[in-house]
Amino acid sequence: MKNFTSFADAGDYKALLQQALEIKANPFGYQEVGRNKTVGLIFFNPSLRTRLSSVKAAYNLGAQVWVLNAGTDSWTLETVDGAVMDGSTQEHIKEAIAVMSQYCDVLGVRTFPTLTDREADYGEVFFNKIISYATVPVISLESATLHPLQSFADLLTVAETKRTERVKVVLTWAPHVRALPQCVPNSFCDWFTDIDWVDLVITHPEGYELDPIFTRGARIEYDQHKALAGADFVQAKNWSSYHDYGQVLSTDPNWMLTPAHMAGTNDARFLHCLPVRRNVEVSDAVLDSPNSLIIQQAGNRTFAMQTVLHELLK
Ligand SMILES: NCCC[C@H](NC(=O)CCC(=O)O)C(=O)O
Ligand SMILES: NC(=O)OP(=O)(O)O
Repeated sequence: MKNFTSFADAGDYKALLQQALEIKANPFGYQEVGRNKTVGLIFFNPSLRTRLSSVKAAYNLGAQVWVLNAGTDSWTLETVDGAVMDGSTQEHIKEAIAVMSQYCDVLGVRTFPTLTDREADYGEVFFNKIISYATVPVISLESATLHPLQSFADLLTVAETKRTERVKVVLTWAPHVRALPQCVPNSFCDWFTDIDWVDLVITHPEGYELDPIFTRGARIEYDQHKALAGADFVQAKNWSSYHDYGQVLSTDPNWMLTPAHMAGTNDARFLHCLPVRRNVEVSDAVLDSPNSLIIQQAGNRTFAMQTVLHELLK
């Protein structure tokens, strides 16, 4: 593994998943790998889970860790090549990333999409620029189009809680008050379409089709109740339109996940990456039900990150 930005970077996912299960069972058993190593984390956007689980993962591995919130903790960073920096930006990422690379052995980076320039977002122009300026391996802490650590944690959660050999996993769109990135659903599809024991079904209102590069022929069912029938796992998430880029096409409250939606499933376990807008995306009754895995899922973020750090530092 050179960098960790997508399912493809995971390589042999079965081996990586096995490693994650072993690390979870023995979290402090790999501290030689992190000894005298430093993990750097830079956030261009807010975070709770990714930030804290990454710090915990580094500690578990015996590594040191620093965190920088770009712009608020540091100089305001310029990202445009060739910019005449006579405005509010004070330092170019070209120097900043190269300098930070000297202070760590692996660099985690969080960026979000513009949701206005699809070509730049889906070309991962900003993230790829960071990779090109970095002189250490780079881990995506969520980029413009993907959130691989989240999906790896989702896979770990499904793998450790599934009750049958094969499972039906449903990704359902949920309403929201803002236009959100497609990273989490793209990434969920990127990871779950190729798992041989998963039947993935995606459900959303028309117009919310994701980039087929990530859905790769997964079944799309526009009738949410039909999609949910017999599901073993349900992951809910809002996203804005990919085709009508960054637009909110629906706020239909009927898509909010409630016990009535869950009634047709196979007593499905419930997943959400968090943060979640309660009683907009998902009702309290689903989030707080015994079938809700959201806290365990967030807990697994530590082991996803620790496994990736282990791969890159060993
Ligand atoms: N990192 C996990 C999700 C991050 C982001 N959610 C958000 O921005 C929610 C913000 C709000 O609820 O206003 C997303 O959907 O990609
Ligand atoms: N799920 C997730 O990535 O959460 P944060 O945005 O809080 O890191």
